[in-house]
Amino acid sequence: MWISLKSAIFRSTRYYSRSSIKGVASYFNTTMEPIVLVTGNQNKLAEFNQTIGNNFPRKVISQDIDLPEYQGEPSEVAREKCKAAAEKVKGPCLVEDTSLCFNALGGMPGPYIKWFLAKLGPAGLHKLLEGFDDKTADAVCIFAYSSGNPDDEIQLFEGRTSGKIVSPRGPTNFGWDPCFQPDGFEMTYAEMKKETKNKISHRGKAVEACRKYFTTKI
Ligand SMILES: O=c1nc[nH]c2c1ncn2[C@H]1C[C@H](O)[C@@H](COP(=O)(O)OP(=O)(O)OP(=O)(O)O)O1
Ligand SMILES: [Mg+2]
Repeated sequence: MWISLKSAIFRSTRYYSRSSIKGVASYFNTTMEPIVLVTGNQNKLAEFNQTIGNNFPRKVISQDIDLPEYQGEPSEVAREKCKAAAEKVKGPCLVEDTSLCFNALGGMPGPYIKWFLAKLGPAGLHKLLEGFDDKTADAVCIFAYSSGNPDDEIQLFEGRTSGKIVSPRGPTNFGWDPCFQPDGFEMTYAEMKKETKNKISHRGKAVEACRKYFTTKI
């Protein structure tokens, strides 16, 4: 009891002195446990960092842990992945799972796009739709956040961008970017400047939803 009382006093003193200098948000910013973004994909991490900028109320660090590739609806995949990450990190963590859903194929490959891409490449993904008039597809990114406490609900943040699957154009350094052309653009994701992709992309939108949650929560 005495120890917890003492630490409460200590905390409130720190709170007071910090908040008087920098404001409440920066108190949380500097003293709450950082959120660990778990991903094995450096391109995802780079886009996350470019999008999140400095205007986010929590410190985010990253860890490259190989998480299982789950099956199911995209939201279930993200949720399971987040639970697995929280068990490893043992604290607040964030994961994301990305799907590419072809409308002509009832939403497939969806969360299994990683394996289709690995076997077929962007050109093969385009070929897959050869027999279909409908080339439209949705790129979907779902971030899942765990506070680290297994009793807390996992929060999901989705970003979706519609477009079509085209014959690959542009640099080939990030996944299926060369064969996805978002609606309203004559360029594929791969041909765009990074800033343009981040503004309109599935990931950019999901990061914004995530930012809104943490900004209004505090
Ligand atoms: O904006 C993107 N533009 C092009 N390609 C993309 C994008 N975002 C993910 N991708 C690729 C990576 C992987 O082949 C698959 C998603 O699988 P997904 O499990 O979410 O990613 P991953 O295993 O590479 O990283 P992680 O460790 O975060 O699970 O689509
Ligand atoms: Mg993965």
